[in-house]
Amino acid sequence: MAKTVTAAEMKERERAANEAGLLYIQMMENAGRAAYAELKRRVPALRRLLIVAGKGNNGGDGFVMARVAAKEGVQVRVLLAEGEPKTADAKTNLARLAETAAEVVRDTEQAAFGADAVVDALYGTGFHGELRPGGAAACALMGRERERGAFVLALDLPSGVSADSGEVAEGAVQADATVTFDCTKPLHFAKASKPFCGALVCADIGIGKALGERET
Ligand SMILES: NC(=O)C1=CN([C@@H]2O[C@H](COP(=O)(O)OP(=O)(O)OC[C@H]3O[C@@H](n4cnc5c(N)ncnc54)[C@H](O)[C@@H]3O)[C@@H](O)[C@H]2O)[C@@H](O)CC1
Ligand SMILES: [K+]
Repeated sequence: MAKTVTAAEMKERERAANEAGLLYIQMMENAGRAAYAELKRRVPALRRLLIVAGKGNNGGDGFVMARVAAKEGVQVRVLLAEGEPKTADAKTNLARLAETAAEVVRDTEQAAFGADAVVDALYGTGFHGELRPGGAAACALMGRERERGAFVLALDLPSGVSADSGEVAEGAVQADATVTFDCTKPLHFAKASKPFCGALVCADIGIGKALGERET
């Protein structure tokens, strides 16, 4: 069983792993690849994939997934729901999408394209409080896509949920599955937020090994 840590404890594990030589950008690569492998297990006939990305590192994980999927021949559309990414590693991974046929769009209302699966890469552990109008619109889009039959996979946690308190903002994403990274977070087990996660998977992204922890 993976252990459960707060958002601050997770940040500290990432910092220590980075210092030990597992660079942040490699952790993001491992996270995106692990999430894509899980998505393929759940949606084996994946042909069209919509990635809804925010401006932080959760979005960066989504850009890695977009690249890997597009290179496998999946038709990929990436929605920059909050405009251009703000973190260095997310920027790098958005730039790398130019290597692929993935399409990047900026208008939430124009993003739907009949995807088989939607990846919620809007907010991860950095989210607190209530959804603002742009975030709420992106969450509503994911809700409509799920109603239509698309499989919704959340990265780390469903957007609109606060990692430590498990508080669920109005309009938060309902996921079919959530892939979290390295350790689970309190929201995955809190009474109010657990139902929003769907099936929970905790993916190894190399941090335990980098920190010299015994493998379980
Ligand atoms: N730090 C790392 O090296 C790694 C981080 N990873 C991913 O990065 C995520 C954390 O990334 P970040 O800390 O960049 O943040 P997030 O990508 O979780 O959040 C995005 C942004 O939302 C903003 N925000 C907070 N509350 C908001 C609200 N109510 N309305 C609108 N915006 C709001 C935050 O200021 C932040 O800039 C993790 O959940 C995980 O998915 C993974 O890539 C693994 C490695
Ligand atoms: K998310």
